[in-house]
Amino acid sequence: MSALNSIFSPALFKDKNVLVTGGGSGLGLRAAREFAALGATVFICGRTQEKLDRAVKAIHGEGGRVESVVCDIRDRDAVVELMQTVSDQAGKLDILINNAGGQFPAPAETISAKGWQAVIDTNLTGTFNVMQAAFNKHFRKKGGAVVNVIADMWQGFPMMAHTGAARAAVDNLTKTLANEWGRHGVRVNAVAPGIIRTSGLETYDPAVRPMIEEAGKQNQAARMGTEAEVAAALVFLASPAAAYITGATLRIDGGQSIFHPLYPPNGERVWPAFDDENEKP
Ligand SMILES: CCCCCCCCC/C=C/C(=O)SCCNC(=O)CCNC(=O)[C@H](O)C(C)(C)COP(=O)(O)OP(=O)(O)OC[C@H]1O[C@@H](n2cnc3c(N)ncnc32)[C@H](O)[C@@H]1OP(=O)(O)O
Ligand SMILES: NC(=O)C1=CN([C@@H]2O[C@H](COP(=O)(O)OP(=O)(O)OC[C@H]3O[C@@H](n4cnc5c(N)ncnc54)[C@H](OP(=O)(O)O)[C@@H]3O)[C@@H](O)[C@H]2O)C=CC1
Repeated sequence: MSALNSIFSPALFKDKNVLVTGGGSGLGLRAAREFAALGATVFICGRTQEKLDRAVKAIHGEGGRVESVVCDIRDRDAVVELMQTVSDQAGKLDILINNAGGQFPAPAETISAKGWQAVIDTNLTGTFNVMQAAFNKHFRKKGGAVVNVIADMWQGFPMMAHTGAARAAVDNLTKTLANEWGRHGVRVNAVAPGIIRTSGLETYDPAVRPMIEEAGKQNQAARMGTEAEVAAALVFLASPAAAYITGATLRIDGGQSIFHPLYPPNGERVWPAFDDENEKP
């Protein structure tokens, strides 16, 4: 388990049950591995059985407890069934990581009605479906913690109009449900990853990859983020260390969302430096 080199206490999630949607790959898999390594029983879901099987094998190989359920989060009935399965197998759910999602890069004027609908259904409606079902089945009586994975869309999201709109909606939903469900002991937060090197990026058309590589350097770290860096934030927000945090969105983007052209990374400033006395004009 120490292979993950976690900074968190090894028994942080002992006796806790965690659902990670989209836990079969990428960020979701990394998060599932982290929670399992920290003592949780983890449920992962996704649309593809083989992906889930591989993830289960990996987590078992690290000594973790994990179950998988095939479920498309767009299907409300399937999501309600998923919550019932968690109840049957583990009794309760403590933490929900709403990570499942995705989109395809395309100029707005080319997005078909079906393509728009698929992305909105996945990232907005699917995320809501899971939160609502988790609350009704589990969290209403015993409380819980939700962390939604959104995206860095505050400067607009060129080539990603559908997902930008959906993620902005989930940012708002995070605040709304943090208010509505606070009295039930439910905290609702979100993380907004910048550009993270995951298997998910490999699903994109090779033609847009150079653009993504370039965009991935437009932050103060001058590199893409890692799955581990996002998973650490998910673990923190789900943990008791964040007991006084709700309705918040944490940007994990190396400063991409505040990127300023006059202050690029690596000190390549476009005007003279003022930090050296001798350089003052
Ligand atoms: C670069 C600059 C950024 C630079 C910035 C880049 C920042 C990257 C940050 C984010 C990174 C990530 O999220 S990485 C994570 C990526 N992972 C994923 O996206 C995986 C999950 N995604 C998906 O499953 C799909 O993309 C999604 C559409 C959401 C799922 O829907 P479905 O399963 O229903 O999909 P399908 O049936 O295949 O397609 C439904 C319709 O969607 C449309 N559609 C689907 N794929 C399409 C495509 N490649 N191009 C056009 N249109 C497409 C078509 O209209 C389809 O209808 P028909 O034509 O009639 O069939
Ligand atoms: N990588 C990045 O730079 C960024 C990623 N994100 C978001 O982070 C999340 C994880 O992405 P990442 O790990 O990069 O990519 P992945 O494609 O590896 O992860 C997405 C996961 O979600 C699952 N999924 C997709 N649609 C559904 C659905 N309708 N129902 C159930 N499961 C679904 C997929 O499994 P399956 O296909 O088997 O269903 C997959 O396991 C996504 O929401 C993504 O958009 C946000 C910002 C940046």
